[in-house]
Amino acid sequence: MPRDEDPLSRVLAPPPNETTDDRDARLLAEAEAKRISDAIDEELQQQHKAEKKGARPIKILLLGQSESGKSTTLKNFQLIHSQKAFRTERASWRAVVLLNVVRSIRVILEAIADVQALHNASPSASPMLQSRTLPGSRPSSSPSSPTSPADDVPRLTADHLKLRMRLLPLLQVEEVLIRKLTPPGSIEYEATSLTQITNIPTSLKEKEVVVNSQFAWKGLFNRFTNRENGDAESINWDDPDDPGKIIHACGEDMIHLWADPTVQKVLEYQKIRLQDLPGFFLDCLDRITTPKYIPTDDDILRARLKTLGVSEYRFQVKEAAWAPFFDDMNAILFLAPISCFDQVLAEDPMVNRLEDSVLLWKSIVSNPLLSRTSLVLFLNKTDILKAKLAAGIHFGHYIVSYGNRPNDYESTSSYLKKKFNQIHKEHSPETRPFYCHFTTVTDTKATSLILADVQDTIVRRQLQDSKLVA
Ligand SMILES: Nc1nc2c(ncn2[C@@H]2O[C@H](COP(=O)(O)OP(=O)(O)OP(=O)(O)O)[C@@H](O)[C@H]2O)c(=O)[nH]1
Ligand SMILES: [Mg+2]
Repeated sequence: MPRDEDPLSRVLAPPPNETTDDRDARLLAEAEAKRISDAIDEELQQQHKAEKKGARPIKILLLGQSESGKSTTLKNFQLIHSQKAFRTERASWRAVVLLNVVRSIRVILEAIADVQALHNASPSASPMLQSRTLPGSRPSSSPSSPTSPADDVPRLTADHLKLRMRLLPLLQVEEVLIRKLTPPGSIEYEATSLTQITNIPTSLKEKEVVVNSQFAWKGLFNRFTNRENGDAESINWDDPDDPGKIIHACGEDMIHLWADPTVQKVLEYQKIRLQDLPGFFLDCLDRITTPKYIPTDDDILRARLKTLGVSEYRFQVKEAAWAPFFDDMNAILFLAPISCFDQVLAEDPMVNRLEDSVLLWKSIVSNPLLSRTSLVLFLNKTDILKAKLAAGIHFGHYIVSYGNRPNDYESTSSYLKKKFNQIHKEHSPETRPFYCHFTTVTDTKATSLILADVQDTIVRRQLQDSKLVA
């Protein structure tokens, strides 16, 4: 092929009728491109050198279905290793807590409206009206018989309806917060705004607010702060757009709403247990609705914001000299929320959440590419499991293979541990140890001990693998 027909030379050759100015500009651009390319090479070389010296971090990949506790576990790691960074994000988490509160209130308001509609409808038509199931809540069989629909339906008074009207401004707060968390142009925004276009009221039934794990959403909330560090003094309390203002104004009403026995009956009737759902803060409204509320570490751990993308944690091994012996991906921390035995997937109401977790575990365990990766299993949300069993929800009712064994925490938890262990034993391509912990990752104290142990285990296992220790 003649030289001038070579596609590469053609692209690289200067344009045939180039002016002197064009030529200067081209040379300048080429020099700049070379400078950037050299800088990248330099950085890669530095990285390579650092890695050779043993500065390569250990990587832990966090896996598990949605709401299993991956982000919460990351927050625990952060709280242990970079407390300062964790605390500077308080202003951003404040917004998430407020969003969670408003969401819970919205669920209650919708439940009230549904029950009201049931009373207003004619008896023959009413059973159809309350077939609502929240993702995450128990699939409800129709609680009333078709012949007497309104008999056992809680009766609301005019005061309840007034209370509901007074709380409606909170829905605006929700919109403001969602808009802030998901700027236009991001996929997440499209997903959330769809409901506004179609005019269907947003609710738990629809999409959750999502942030990408790579996206620095916390930066969006600098507005609420005067200085870089988001500590208590740095929140701009005079910002007229601060959602805390309406939350404070509605504080008393929210507290009354949640404490109201009839409202509690309405929720019970609809089989909604808000206290078991993520982002539950209604039990501490008096604190959260104060004008200058700042979330505690605990609040931040309990705040719920869905993440899109990979959750990964990196840490530096203390004995840096060992580090070069570690593989690229060192461990997988798998979270199975064992409290979800009575829930279905948000994306597919036909699938039980616990079953989904078990299947996911099986696919990870049996993956030949991961046969030499350390797997650590967290059977998480043990506190919610205990609460559900105590509230009389029957494990065996949903997990049929459990039969009629005792409906207590000891039996159910050890049954589940055995199940996960059995899968691990039968489906691992090579034998490997089964590391399993019962966790409540919202409990930072207990979790910090477990995470220290996990890090130890991973490092030890890797060293054993590299035959560096016996
Ligand atoms: N009570 C209780 N709540 C928990 C526990 N673990 C996580 N949560 C809460 O459950 C919610 C979901 O946890 P996340 O860490 O956001 O779950 P995730 O796995 O990151 O979920 P995605 O981002 O959707 O994939 C949050 O509100 C947490 O505070 C637990 O052990 N007990
Ligand atoms: Mg997450």
